[in-house]
This record gives sequence, structure tokens and C-alpha cells, in this order.
Amino acid sequence: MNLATPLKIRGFDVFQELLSRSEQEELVADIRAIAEAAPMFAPVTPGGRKMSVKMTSGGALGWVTDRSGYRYQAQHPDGMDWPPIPASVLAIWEAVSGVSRAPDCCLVNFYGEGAKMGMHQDKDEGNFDWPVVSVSLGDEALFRMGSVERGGSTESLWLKSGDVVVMGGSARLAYHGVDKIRFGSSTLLPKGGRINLTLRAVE
Ligand SMILES: O=C(O)CCC(=O)C(=O)O
Ligand SMILES: [Fe+2]
Repeated sequence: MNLATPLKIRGFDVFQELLSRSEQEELVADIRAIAEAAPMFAPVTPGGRKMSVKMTSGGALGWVTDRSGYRYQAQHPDGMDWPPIPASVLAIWEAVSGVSRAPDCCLVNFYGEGAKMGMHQDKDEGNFDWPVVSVSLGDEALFRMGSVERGGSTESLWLKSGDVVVMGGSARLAYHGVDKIRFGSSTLLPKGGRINLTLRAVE
């Protein structure tokens, strides 16, 4: 890991090129194993809209959404436990989170061609003192960062494979989203697309 001083944008800490190519490849292999044990599913918002990303989780708790709402739960929608968070992923949290407790959720989002994520806050966790750590793998993504108020001004940055963003402190409850990806811009995933991991301390 290349722990150079992060870029600070609106309270978001952006560690550019934190992960080497071989570290990224190890992460992809570990995430594939998660998706084999707990398959990616197509989430639906409480309002009934299908999200464009596919998702699964690792850890004691996984984040899910369906017509009943957004929540963390101990099982995949198909009923199995979530696989453990891989050591390769925990090492990133240890390097950048600045806190001594471990995350209990690693949400895995897969962005295929055309996928995006609307502006939102991450606020289903029990305690906002802990940061959220986001890892980008594969195709570049246009990441939009706002403030704690919906609809305020924003700033955008292309996140590349191996970049890691820490949303803590004043940015912990800041709005953020992904406007688009540049499908095919990275060679990390042979079929293209982007994996984003968000590490969360839920309880
Ligand atoms: O894909 C990203 O970079 C952000 C994902 C995100 O904000 C989330 O899963 O809550
Ligand atoms: Fe988020």
C-alpha cells in the first residue's frame, strides 16, 4: 500500500493509487470468492425502483434493500450467512480508517455498463463516529461529493482502480454518489465494470 498524504476534498480523504496492481488483483480474487458463496443480487429501493448496481456483502452484517426498506441484516436474501470480510480488505481499513475497531460490513457493489448511484447519505449505521472506507477496483467512476445538506453544491472526481476514499468526520454524513463509469477503462476485470467496496462499522 502506498500511503501518501490523501487529497482532501470537502472533508473526504482521497488516497489516490493506494493499492498496487497485485494488491488489486488479490482483492478481486477475494471478492469473487464472496460472490460465489453469497451471490450478487439486484437490489430494489423501498420505492420499488431497481438499482443499477448488483450487490452482496461480507461480514457479520450485510446491507440490503427491498420493498421493506434499507437495512443491515445477518443473512443474504437467499438465507445464507455472509462470508467473512477478507484479510486483504481489513488491511485497508486498518491502514486508513484511523480507528481501532474493525468494520462489521463490507458492502460489495458491482457497476456494469451504464450503472450509477444517486446522491445519498450512508446513515443506516448505529454510530456515525466511525468512518466509511470506500475502495475502487476496475473501471473509473465519476464520484460526486456534496455536503450534509441535500441539493447543495458538489465537487466531482474520477476515482481510478486502487483509489480509496475515507468518509469520516465532517464528511461522514455528506451526500455522495456515482454519476457514471467509463466502461472498459480498466483492464483489472476481464469483462469490464467496476467493483466498489464500502467498509462500515454498523453496530
Ligand atoms: O461506488 C462508490 O464509489 C460509492 C458507493 C456508495 O456510496 C455506497 O455503496 O454507499
Ligand atoms: Fe454511500
